[in-house]
Amino acid sequence: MDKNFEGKQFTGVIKFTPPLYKQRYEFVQDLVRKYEPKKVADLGCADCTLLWMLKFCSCIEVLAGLDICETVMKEKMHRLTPLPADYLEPSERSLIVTLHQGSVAHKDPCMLGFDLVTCIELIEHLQESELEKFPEVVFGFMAPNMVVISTPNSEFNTLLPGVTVFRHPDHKFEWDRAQFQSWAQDTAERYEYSVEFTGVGSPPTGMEDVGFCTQIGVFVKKYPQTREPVQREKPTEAAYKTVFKAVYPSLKDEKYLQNAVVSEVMFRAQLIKRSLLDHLLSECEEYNDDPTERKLKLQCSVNCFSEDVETLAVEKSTEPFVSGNVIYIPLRKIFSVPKVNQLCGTFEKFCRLITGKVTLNSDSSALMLDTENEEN
Ligand SMILES: C[S@@+](CC[C@H](N)C(=O)[O-])C[C@H]1O[C@@H](n2cnc3c(N)ncnc32)[C@H](O)[C@@H]1O
Ligand SMILES: [Mg+2]
Repeated sequence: MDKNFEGKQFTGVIKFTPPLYKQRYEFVQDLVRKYEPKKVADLGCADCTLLWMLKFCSCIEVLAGLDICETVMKEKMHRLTPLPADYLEPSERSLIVTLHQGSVAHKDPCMLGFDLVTCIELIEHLQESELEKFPEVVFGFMAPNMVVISTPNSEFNTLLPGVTVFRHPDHKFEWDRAQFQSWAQDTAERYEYSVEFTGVGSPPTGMEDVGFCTQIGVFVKKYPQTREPVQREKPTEAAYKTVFKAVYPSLKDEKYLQNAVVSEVMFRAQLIKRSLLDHLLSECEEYNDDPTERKLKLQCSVNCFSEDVETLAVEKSTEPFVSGNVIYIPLRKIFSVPKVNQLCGTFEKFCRLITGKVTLNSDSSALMLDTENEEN
């Protein structure tokens, strides 16, 4: 892979900082931050480094990679697997990452519905027959709102020592700016996109005429559809092989939301219980130094409500209280905790999520906790 290079020209050493491949990835990352696409596909994703960087962009909910070479994709694809921290604290957003083995010369329905498609240093690796099919697959079939294509600018090659024909032995061609721009303009016109040109890897002072080392075309669909496009010649048969799929834990998934809510509720309930018992204990301590007697006093204090007034007490009070060996914490009290409130949205949803997961009193208005082992 032609990731980074350092070259010498007659006036000195060309060293890109950050390395050129990083500048390309950062260019894409900046675009993502600016336009906030939800679904991004990287074609010719190789070892998935760009996909790995993009998974940290919180706007993205679907990430897909495609490469003709399964081996290169598998090299580091473990980096796309959710981490233990993702399970411990599931994120608000949902994220699904998939990797497919296949060619950009073939259409597959799994590539439909994307907002942004990136093709970084891909097209110069395509055979002539593949390059011919590429525009119809990407712009005609996938038809995302935005496409980014980067490729070497051959005019820069004179500044790169040792480059006689192409920068990389697998390159099938390298275009100068006029060639790339002419191909890109034709493609954009045919599929109703506009295109703007830029690049990364600035030339040294005094050599600005050669342009950027990497030339980039950013294509934007002229008439973005607000609803599903009319199905014209959309194959339903898969042409790619899915080699990886990761569904990240998300609070949008009720299972993870319920876990998060119940953990937060139990944590808050324990804090409330602790503070209530501490309060009762401190009252007992005021009168007595003897631990055995203190325990008895506490027993007496916690019995301050009889069982039959329990329901009435919960209804009237939003404050926790003790009856017998049980602490009652009104659900309204727990729901008023900002994090619980924010996770659940409504009191009804909160009740639904905790029902069956925590112990509630007979009319489900309060959470019940045992005072056992807490007397001391
Ligand atoms: C130079 S690498 C670029 C990798 C990556 N995009 C980056 O910028 O680091 C080109 C990649 O395109 C892949 N490729 C070549 N022909 C392809 C095709 N027809 N369909 C899909 N991927 C292809 C190669 O396997 C290789 O991983
Ligand atoms: Mg290349």
